[in-house]
Amino acid sequence: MSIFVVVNPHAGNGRTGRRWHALSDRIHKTLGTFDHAMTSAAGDATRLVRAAIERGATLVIAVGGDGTFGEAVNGFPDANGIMPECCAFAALAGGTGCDFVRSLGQPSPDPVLRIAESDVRPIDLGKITFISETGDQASRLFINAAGFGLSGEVCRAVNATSSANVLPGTLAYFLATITTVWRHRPFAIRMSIDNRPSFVIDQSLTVVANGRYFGGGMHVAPNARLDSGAFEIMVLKKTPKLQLIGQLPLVYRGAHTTHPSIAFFSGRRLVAETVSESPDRVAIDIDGESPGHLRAEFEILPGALRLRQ
Ligand SMILES: Nc1ncnc2c1ncn2[C@@H]1O[C@H](COP(=O)(O)OP(=O)(O)OP(=O)(O)O)[C@@H](O)[C@H]1O
Repeated sequence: MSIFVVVNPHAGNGRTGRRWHALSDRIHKTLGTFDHAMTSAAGDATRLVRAAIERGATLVIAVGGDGTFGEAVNGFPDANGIMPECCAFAALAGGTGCDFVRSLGQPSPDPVLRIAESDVRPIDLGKITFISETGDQASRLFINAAGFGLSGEVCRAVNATSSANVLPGTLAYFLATITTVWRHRPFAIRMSIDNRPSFVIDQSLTVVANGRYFGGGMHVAPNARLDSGAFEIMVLKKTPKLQLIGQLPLVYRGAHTTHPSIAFFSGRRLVAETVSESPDRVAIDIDGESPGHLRAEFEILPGALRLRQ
């Protein structure tokens, strides 16, 4: 096995970097020799992973948060979008939110040992095409969840403040959600799911879930499965602000599913666009980062990633 480890020392606001020495010892003792590289800026993980796969890596381990995992997975396809047949992926959590690892379930006291002992299994990836901050069309793979609206605004708030330096991830996301809700204005979105007739829905947020958790521990899509071949799409309809904040605790427990302001859909492809009376820009979010806005198209890639975990 040829192992490449990509480490985002900044993830979890520096916690990953501070723990790297001990973790690298553990990886060495459990999995043997490995090659590694540290990221120094956004986009590095994609570039480093692509180069490692071209050199023949058969296992890529990403160490960091959901943003790092997402970036690493974007290094898997070649220039033609073909995924490598013999390279597997594993994730070691060190980020602020760490929702992908939560979505995997089965927490282990020794995640490195788990990687060593587990079989490889295929999981789905999402692909999103969206409008980037420069106004160009861009596209990216995502591993855990993408979405738009309030969740995009919350990602921007969490990533722009220093609260996550001192607060646990769940609390940082919770506080950012509360403050963002006060500024937020709902919008009308035309949604087309698979080949069904499109519809317009007044809403505050849509989550396109591959994994079950997002937003730093919200059990937002309890029925989502990483290997189901479909997204679980959760829509939070237009709701008064105080009621919205009051409902937040329900989402952490996954107890919001039957609430009248929530709608669920299942689908393999979603196209979402603002209708004319909405504000121009609705922020999107991709694995905890917010690099652009609607219009966006979300597509499931069944079994695209070979996961070792
Ligand atoms: N050395 C670095 N310094 C600053 N930022 C970096 C560095 N390396 C990568 N990044 C950027 O940091 C972003 C955030 O990383 P990541 O999502 O892994 O951690 P997090 O935000 O703490 O965790 P989570 O997404 O689980 O909440 C990544 O999208 C990446 O672009």
